[in-house]
Amino acid sequence: MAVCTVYTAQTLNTNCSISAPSKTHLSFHQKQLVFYTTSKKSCKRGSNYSGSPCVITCAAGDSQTVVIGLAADSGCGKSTFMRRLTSVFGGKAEPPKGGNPDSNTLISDTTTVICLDDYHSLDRTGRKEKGVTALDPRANDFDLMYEQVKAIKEGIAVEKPIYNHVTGLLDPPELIKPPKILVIEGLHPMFDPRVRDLLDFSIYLDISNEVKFAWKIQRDMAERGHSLESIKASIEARKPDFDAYIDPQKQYADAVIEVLPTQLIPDDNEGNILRVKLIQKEGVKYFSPVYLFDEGSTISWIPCGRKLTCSYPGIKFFYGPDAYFGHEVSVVEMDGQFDRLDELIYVESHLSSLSSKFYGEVTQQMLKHADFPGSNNGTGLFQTIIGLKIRDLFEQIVASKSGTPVGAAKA
Ligand SMILES: Nc1ncnc2c1ncn2[C@@H]1O[C@H](COP(=O)(O)OP(=O)(O)OP(=O)(O)O)[C@@H](O)[C@H]1O
Ligand SMILES: O=C(CO)[C@H](O)[C@H](O)COP(=O)(O)O
Repeated sequence: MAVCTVYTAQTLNTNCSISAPSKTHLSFHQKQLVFYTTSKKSCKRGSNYSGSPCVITCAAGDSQTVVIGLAADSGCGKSTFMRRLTSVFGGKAEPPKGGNPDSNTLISDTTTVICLDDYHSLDRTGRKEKGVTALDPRANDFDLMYEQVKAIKEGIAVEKPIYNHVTGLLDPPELIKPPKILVIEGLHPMFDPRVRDLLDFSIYLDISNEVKFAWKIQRDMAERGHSLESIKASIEARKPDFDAYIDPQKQYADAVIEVLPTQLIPDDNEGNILRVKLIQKEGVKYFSPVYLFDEGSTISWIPCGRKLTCSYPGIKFFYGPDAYFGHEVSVVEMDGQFDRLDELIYVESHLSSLSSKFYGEVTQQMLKHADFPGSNNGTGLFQTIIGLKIRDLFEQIVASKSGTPVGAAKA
């Protein structure tokens, strides 16, 4: 069955039926657009028309969209992660063609990444007037977020609002057609239980305050000309709401990438060398955690030596089981950074359950994006691995629906 798009004035696709009036018309219309009957098979949108409200029922598309949630505070590496993820699927991610130049959406052959900032219900002035931050649930429309993500997952296109970060205003909506993989990234993908239930896999980027501060300085001071004081003030102003509404979402994530200062240099406060933990929930459907050497064991490993060049302070890996918010998890940890990225193949050869399609795929991906932030440390390594895991999960879900076995040769 074809996918129906029901948000523009149009003659409806034959897979859609309409009737009017009714109280139960598709609720995801209500906030944005109201449809009115003009004839039995056609609807026009707008509030001036005197006809009756429509109920539009559409058959779902053939293949269901796989939905991935990526949560993190602003400036914590979501865009970088997204670039690594879309690269695993090949093709280039670009804003919708011919659309709003300030759109936050990125579309590639397989993936569509939408930014949940687009569900801000209060614009910049509105938040200022009400004295709330963008992290506060009162500044966001979770009903619309749920209804639209659900519609896309069911194969129905939606007209999603756009929050314009340049002007601070809510722009006219853009059409989002159901992709193979929808990534919802932003502050609150796991906040609302209804949205959370729609996720096939979820990731939380947990950047410690020290590291967040160092990255903010690097970007906002060096690249955007902000003062040290204003960066400190902005982090402090966001902190109560971050602690109340954003941080608690990590308990729901299937994978958490936690970024901490190194332990290899005592009392390091530079934030250049990082200790990165990949916390992987056990028992998640279509997801088998990556492990080092021997599954289920506890291992501490210093790979530096003949096969891996390390300058001070070196590199240390750890792998073992743990508990995280009451869940059984497997943790792989890397502290330190690579001197020579091509030698990563040595580390890759000791990691198992990578869901790579060929030996060396992780190293190849890392070398391909050597210029991305974090490519020489655990942030880039674990983001790349989670990218491969999402591809594997997607392929398994597709195979389970079509009844065919997954073709990928897994390393
Ligand atoms: N792994 C990393 N290592 C070092 N710096 C990083 C890393 N990831 C991100 N950064 C720094 O943080 C900045 C923000 O990264 P990115 O744009 O990916 O984050 P974001 O969460 O999408 O931000 P925003 O929500 O504000 O758009 C980068 O410009 C870089 O300075
Ligand atoms: O936390 C954020 C997510 O990116 C932003 O601060 C929020 O979306 C508000 O944006 P702006 O500062 O451009 O008004």
